[in-house]
Parts: sequence; C-alpha cells; structure tokens
Amino acid sequence: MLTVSDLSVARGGLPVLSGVSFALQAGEALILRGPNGSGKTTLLRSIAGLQPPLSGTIEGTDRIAYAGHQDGIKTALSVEENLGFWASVFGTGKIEAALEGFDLLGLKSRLAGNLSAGQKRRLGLARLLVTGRPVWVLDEPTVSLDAASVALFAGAVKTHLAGGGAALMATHIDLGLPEARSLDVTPFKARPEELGADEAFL
Ligand SMILES: Nc1ncnc2c1ncn2[C@@H]1O[C@H](COP(=O)(O)OP(=O)(O)OP(=O)(O)O)[C@@H](O)[C@H]1O
Repeated sequence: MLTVSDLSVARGGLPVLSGVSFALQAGEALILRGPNGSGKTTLLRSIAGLQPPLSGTIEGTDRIAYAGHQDGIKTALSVEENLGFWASVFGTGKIEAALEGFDLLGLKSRLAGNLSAGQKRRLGLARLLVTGRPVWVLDEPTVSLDAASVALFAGAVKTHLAGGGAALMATHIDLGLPEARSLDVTPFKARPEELGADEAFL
C-alpha cells in the first residue's frame, strides 16, 4: 500500500531524518514515535507530498489521505457542506457514514467556523472517511479530542484496517491498537553535514 525507501527529509533547509525505510500493507497500522522535534511531522509531510524529500522514494502516494495539524476545514461552510465538498473532490459522494462515525449528525447544519476545537478535529478526521483513500497519514490526530472522541477515532481506524485500509500516524497517546507496529524515528536523526555546508546556512 505504501513503501518508503531510504528517505531523507529536511525542514527549514536543515536535514532532519535520513535513511528511513518501511512498508505498510493492507490492514496494517504503523505509529511513529520520538520526542518533540525529532522529525515525525517532517516525515509525514514529506510522505503526504507537502514537501519534497531530499532523497529516497515513496510508492503509493496516490492512495494517501492526509490529516495534519490543521483541520483542513472550510469555516464558511456547514459541517455537511464541508464533507460534501470533499466527497465531490474525491468522487465518492457519500457522507452519511462519516457524519455518523464521528458523531456529527447533530451538528451537520452548523457552520464549521463555529465548532469547538474538538468538534473541528472530529470534522477534519471525518474527512478521511469521505476520501475513499486507503492509506491514512495522520499527524497527532487526537489533539483536542475528549476521551469519548478518542475512542470514536480509534474505532474508525480499526474499521478502516479491517476493511483493508492502512494507517501511518504520529501520536503521543496510546490509542489502544495492540496490532499496530511502531517505528521510533530517533535513530534516523540526520547529521547536519548531510546537506551541503552552504545550504545549512541558508
Ligand atoms: N517551519 C519550520 N521551519 C524550520 N524548522 C522547522 C519548522 N517546523 C519544524 N522545524 C524543525 O524541524 C525539526 C523537526 O520538527 P518536527 O515538527 O518534524 O518534529 P516532531 O517529531 O513532529 O515534533 P512534535 O512531537 O513536537 O510534533 C525540529 O527541529 C523543528 O524545530
């Protein structure tokens, strides 16, 4: 589903991680671990195509649905309209399961800009369900979520995996996914000299 080979990534002109390789099959989840600033976001952004890697290859990018730190919602549209918009972009059309799966049925007519932080996050995550994409790439998906919403999210991931999907995510909390593998990015910390000396001072 997703194969990352010998990937090196940079942020702000400085190398962050190098030599990262892993493969994700249908039904698998991989959780990125590592302390603050170790490069998890940089790696996920590169895999999602938001920034080019320094070197290495990523196969399966056309299967990815990405949810980053921003919720990716349109504040002037209602909850229902937001999901309808993304469903049309991805050509899927169905939003009922996404509304139901993230407990948004009672909020469907509410302007997205007027949602609470946790409700916005639920809408951002519900977007994943309407993309129809099999590989979920998620950066700290549970930020702002209460315990009940974390459980909803964990359930959505389990259903996604059981349906043949895959998930790659950075999270500092235990999602209760015993089947998930984890990858500590710390050993892949790049040495500054991996970028040309001139570039390091840009
Ligand atoms: N926009 C930016 N410009 C320059 N450097 C950045 C930028 N964003 C992050 N960095 C730096 O890149 C390095 C990797 O940061 P990154 O956000 O990938 O770490 P992380 O593992 O996701 O951290 P956290 O657990 O705190 O979310 C850090 O040294 C960070 O300070």
